Parts: sequence; C-alpha cells; structure tokens
Amino acid sequence: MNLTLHELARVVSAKNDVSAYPNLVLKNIEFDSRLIQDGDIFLPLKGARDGHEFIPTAFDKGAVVTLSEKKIAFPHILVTNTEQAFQVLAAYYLEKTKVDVIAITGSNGKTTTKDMAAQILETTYKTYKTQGNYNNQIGLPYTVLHMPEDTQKLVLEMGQDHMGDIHLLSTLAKPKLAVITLIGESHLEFFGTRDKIAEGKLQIVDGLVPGGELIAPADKIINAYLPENQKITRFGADSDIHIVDLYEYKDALRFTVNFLDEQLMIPIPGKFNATNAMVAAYIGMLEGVSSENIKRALADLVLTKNRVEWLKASNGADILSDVYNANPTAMRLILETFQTIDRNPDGKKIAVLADMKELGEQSPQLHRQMITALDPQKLDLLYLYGEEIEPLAAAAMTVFEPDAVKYFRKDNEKDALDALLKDLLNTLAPQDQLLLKGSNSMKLSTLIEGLC
Ligand SMILES: N#Cc1c(NC(=O)c2cc(S(=O)(=O)N3CCOCC3)c(Cl)cc2Cl)sc2c1CCN(Cc1ccc(O)cc1)C2
Repeated sequence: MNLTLHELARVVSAKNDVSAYPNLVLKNIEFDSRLIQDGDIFLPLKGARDGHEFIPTAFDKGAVVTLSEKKIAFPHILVTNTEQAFQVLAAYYLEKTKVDVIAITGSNGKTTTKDMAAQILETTYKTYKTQGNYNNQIGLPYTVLHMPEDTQKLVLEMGQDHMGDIHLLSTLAKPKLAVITLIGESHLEFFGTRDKIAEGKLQIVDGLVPGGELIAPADKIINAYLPENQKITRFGADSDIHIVDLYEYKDALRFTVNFLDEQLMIPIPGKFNATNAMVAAYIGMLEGVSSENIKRALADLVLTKNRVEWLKASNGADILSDVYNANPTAMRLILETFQTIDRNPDGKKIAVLADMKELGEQSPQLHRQMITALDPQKLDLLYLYGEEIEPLAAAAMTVFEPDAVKYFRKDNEKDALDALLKDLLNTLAPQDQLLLKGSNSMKLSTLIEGLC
C-alpha cells in the first residue's frame, strides 16, 4: 500500500491528534506481529488473544505506528474498532487506486476459479489475487492493502461463514464483476439449507458497481435473489454461456465453449474444472483478454495448494484440511467451524492438531490456551503432534477421557508422523470426520497423502 500517516488517520476517523507525528509514508500493515518490519504499521485485532498485547513486540520489530482502541504510550492512531478501521481503509484504498475488482464466491470452486481468472488476466494486466484463504472480513482487507501499487485487476475471493459476510465484503470491494461458482451442500455450511446459502452468496451483488455484471450458475435456487438492474450471465447446460464439447483425459481436459472459437485445455481433470475454467475464460473475454492469451493461460495453469478444503479419504471419511496459516486465531476458528458441524450418523469427530511455530516465549501459553477451544462433547478423539503442543496435550488429558487423547511427540530422533498415520488408518471409519490443523512445517499434508 502507499498511504501517508496523516491520510490514514483521516480515513479511519482517528480520535486522537496525530499532527505531531511525522507524516511518514506507510507501505505495509500487519496484524501478525511476527511479520512486522521497519516502517510498518501494526494492526492489533481481537483474535485468539487481544492483539493490543503484542504492540510492544511490534515496535521491537520496527513498527513506527500502531492502530489502537485505547490510549497508549506508543505512537498510535486511536480508533473505536480496529477491524472496522481496517475495512474502511481497504475500501478507501480501492477507491483511490481505481483498481478493477472481480469478486468470486461459491461453496466449491471459488479458489480454483480465482486462480484461473487471475492467470488469464495476468497475460494482459498487472493482476493481484487473494492469497491462500485470506477471503474473509480480515483477509480481504489485508489482500487489498497488500496488492502491488501498479495493480490494474484485483481478483478477490469472498468466503462466507455467516449470513451477511458477503454483503460486507461486496460493499467494501465494489466489484465490477461478481461471480458465483456453485451453491454447495448445506452440511458443509452454517446455513442449514441450500436456499439460505444461495441468499447469502447473492449478497455479492450488493456492492456491484453500476454497469457491473453478475455471473452465476443456471441453478434455479438463486432465482429468488437475482438483482433487478444488473446484467446477469448464467452458466450451465443450454445457458447464456456453456460448454459445447468436452473431452476428459486422465489428468487434463479439452473443451470448447459457446463464446470462443478456440478449443481450450486445462492440465487438471474433473468436469467441474471445465466449468470453472469456462467462467474464468468468460471473465478474461469481458476484460479484453485475447482468446489466444486465454487459451495459453489455461494450458499453463498453476493452482493454489494447501487451501482450507474438504477432502474425501479413500475410505469415504470427510477430511477438513487447513494446513495453511497456523496461528492461535486460525486454529480457534477452524476448531469452531469443525465442532459446529454435526457428526455423520454413527460417525466419530477426530481432530489432529500440530505445533504452531514461531510463537516465541509465549508458545507454551498460546498452545495451552487452545484447551478452551476444544469441546469433549464435540470431539471423540484428539491427536496432538509435535513438541510445542505438549502443554495442550497435558491440559487435554485432564479434560477429555484418557483414551480420547493421543499425543505423538515429534523430537529430533524419531518423527512420530508415521506412527500417527498408522494409528489413524486403524481408527478412521468411512462415516468419520477428521480435522487437520498445524503449521506447514509439520507436514500434515503427508497424512492426506496416506489417507486419500
Ligand atoms: N491471537 C493471536 C495471534 C495471531 N492471530 C492472527 O494472526 C490472526 C489470524 C487470523 S486467520 O484466521 O488466520 N485469518 C487471517 C485473515 O484471513 C483469514 C484467516 C485472523 Cl481472522 C485474525 C488474527 Cl488476529 S498471530 C499471533 C498471535 C499471537 C502471538 N503472535 C506472535 C507472538 C508471540 C509471542 C510474543 O511475545 C509476541 C508475538 C502471533
């Protein structure tokens, strides 16, 4: 980002007088103090812990100013609510930079479609896109404020946990294109019915700019929520845009669409990916990308990995894998999501939690405190893997039944991951649900390889 300190204070309606502070140019804002570098602004958020506790650490690491909800001795911009200030700042920055926003939501396929659309647009424009699962009320503003200064096209993924989430994100981002990839199955959402999921997703039009366009599936479940005064393009069989020919290979697809002459190829299987690619190609065409560039971008596709996703184990069990960002807040949020979802009939709910790295001297306390995010009524089996997580294992053994907690210590000599996998293979049944959460460096993805 490129904002001066006084400009930023004005935009977030600072409650204190910052005129005495030098009007520095601020290039980077972080809410995780581990990422702070010289000259940054710190954003204390109420995550698993109150970020205000980490303001001293942020200044130790080079922060020059911090937002704050209370008067403090450090140079600060005083606001009522730091999360809301973050969102107001992101909306302002989008307005100021006049970047074109393409917003994408959907129960499945939004990450793949986001990646495909961004790679198509990159052939012609300076393009930036949501990284990882930064698609919520904190991740989306973070994405906006971290886009390179010369960005022309911004592809934003919009996730929804609760009704109203997408309304907030769309009115913040003011997209020119709003895309819904798919209305998913209710058991993977908080909404209870597909109709409610549809209603939530259609809020993506709430911030659509005049003259914008909605791109949505032909699925009639959304018909009740379509906007009156916006251009709407439906996709699916016999719809406005649709696949004409499709040839499936072991790890690729070739297909043609009714709005391009070129045959397209993507180096991944799955008919649903042809639909995702068709939507991405349509976005490219609307934005003026040539059909040759669309074809080439899709053929050279590289997809985001390690996103938060539901997978199927080879025995049919559901696996929720979130091995992307391991910090106390992310672990607490994914546990909340996982524990809210009902068991499958006769199914167990199993969680595998691994070390969160780089938490400094507070690591034992931050791991132990995760005990308050674990509900013995909602988890049948808890695997803990690593070294730093040991305090949580000890705490869990006093809260869960003894045989409901299994701790696999990872020390230098013996790596317990293979023992953990073996135990899981003996325990996981087809109707079970499994959560995997931990730092990338803990390599929980090898469990996925062993189970899927
Ligand atoms: N609570 C908490 C902490 C963090 N939380 C987050 O980074 C965070 C992550 C998330 S998130 O769920 O990961 N999220 C990011 C946005 O996109 C969607 C996913 C959210 Cl929503 C909010 C927050 Cl505040 S990062 C972090 C802590 C507490 C400890 N911090 C390091 C540290 C250790 C010891 C010290 O003395 C000082 C700092 C690092």
